[in-house]
Amino acid sequence: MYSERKPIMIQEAINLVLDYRKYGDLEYVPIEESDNRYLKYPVKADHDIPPFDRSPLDGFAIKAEDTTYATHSNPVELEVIETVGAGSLAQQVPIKGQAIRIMTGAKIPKGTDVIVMFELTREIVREGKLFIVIKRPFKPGDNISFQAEETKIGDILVEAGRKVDPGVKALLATFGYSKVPVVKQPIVGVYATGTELLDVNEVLLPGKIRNSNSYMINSQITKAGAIPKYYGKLVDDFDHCFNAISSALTEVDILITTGGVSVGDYDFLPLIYEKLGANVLFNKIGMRPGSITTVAEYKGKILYGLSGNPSACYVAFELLVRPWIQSYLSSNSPHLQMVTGILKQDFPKPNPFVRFIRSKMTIESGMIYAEPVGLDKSGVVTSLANSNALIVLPGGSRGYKQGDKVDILLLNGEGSNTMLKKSKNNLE
Ligand SMILES: Nc1nc2c(c(=O)[nH]1)N[C@H]1C(S)=C(S)[C@@H](COP(=O)(O)OP(=O)(O)OC[C@H]3O[C@@H](n4cnc5c(N)ncnc54)[C@H](O)[C@@H]3O)O[C@H]1N2
Ligand code: MOO
Ligand SMILES: [Mg+2]
Repeated sequence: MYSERKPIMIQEAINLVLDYRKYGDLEYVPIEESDNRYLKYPVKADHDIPPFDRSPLDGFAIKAEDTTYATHSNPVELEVIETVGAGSLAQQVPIKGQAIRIMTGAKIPKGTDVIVMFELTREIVREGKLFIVIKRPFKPGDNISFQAEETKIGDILVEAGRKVDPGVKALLATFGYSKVPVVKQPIVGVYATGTELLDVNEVLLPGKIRNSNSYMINSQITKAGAIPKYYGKLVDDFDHCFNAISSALTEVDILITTGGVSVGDYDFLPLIYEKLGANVLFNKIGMRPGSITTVAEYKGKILYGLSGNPSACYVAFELLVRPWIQSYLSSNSPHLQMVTGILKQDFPKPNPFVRFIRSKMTIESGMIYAEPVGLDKSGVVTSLANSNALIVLPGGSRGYKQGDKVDILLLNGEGSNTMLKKSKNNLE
């Protein structure tokens, strides 16, 4: 029996979902496996950088006082008594008039306080001994990288909640994190529902389509930082779906289904939530696409009933599932990043609800532009491959013109809560 659904605003839907956020436990992973994981603890300097005064150049370590009166016409000659490379320590302490040949990265030898690069010296041999000629004075400390000039022991260098990227990894290695404290990834279950669905390797048959949503969602889950647990597809049979979903729920942190969530005769998700005794948070959102998105909570676990329509499914994941996963991972920027840009072509369709349009964002002469790609219908799959952004057009009756300023959600960026708050009005 058809019963009317009351739409809520997308911002309210996001808040309701995040009321059930959880925070993942700590686990240690080898540094080699830490890429794209989220830090549970901050990265703290357990030693200074540089850890000792060192040479930033290939040259000679000398005493500044030996060069006080050095000029072009009155050069000073210093005897070279030793060579030291990075990783080795000088064995001798130069006395007045002596120098040590030194390579970039080597510890500054005792008794020296200046590095002179090779290019400013000339080497001569006198009575079997090697000397360098210097034609200008130097001050103590010239060309020395001092201990702790970059970072002091105890400094916090990267906050908890940051994703491990190549730069973070360099720090982890610098400070000896052979095991990295990261947030355990949530397990996100996925079921695709629909009697019309074929596997990816099956030949098309009349009335059937290939199941693209589960591949898309698994990929979105991985990109958001969680572990997908794909259970396969379900034909539209109530008991079959109910049993499969109830059993999967015991094995995952959250469960996503696609399809079967609208008002059709074979849309069983609403009845499944009812039979489970789940608490339905909402079953309609004032947005396009994805208006039919339904979210329920059962024993503290979120069940996402995403639309079977590919674009609706995609958009609802990015707006409602991604922030839950990212919050679980302690990310400081759980939402898609929002920027303001210029609409590149007219969008004359009026929008009763806020509209998220699959779009291509470009930066041209320092300005951000976005233009819709492909057909703007919720059942469309092809536009997804060419989108890197969603243009957000607020609900209202007017269409939009080329050149209008619009909010743009970046599908490959990470945004903070403040970004989302800024856009609050537009998401209504
Ligand atoms: N009378 C009404 N009909 C519909 C309404 C409505 O409000 N009143 N809402 C429409 C909207 S909006 C959407 S969105 C869809 C949502 O449908 P369901 O979530 O119930 O999904 P299905 O009916 O199972 O399938 C819809 C569509 O998507 C295709 N599909 C399903 N699963 C997959 C998959 N894994 N991969 C690719 N494509 C998939 C399916 O074949 C259908 O074409 O309902 C409208 N109807
Ligand atoms: O949920 Mo449907 O996608 O509104 O188009
Ligand atoms: Mg349906």
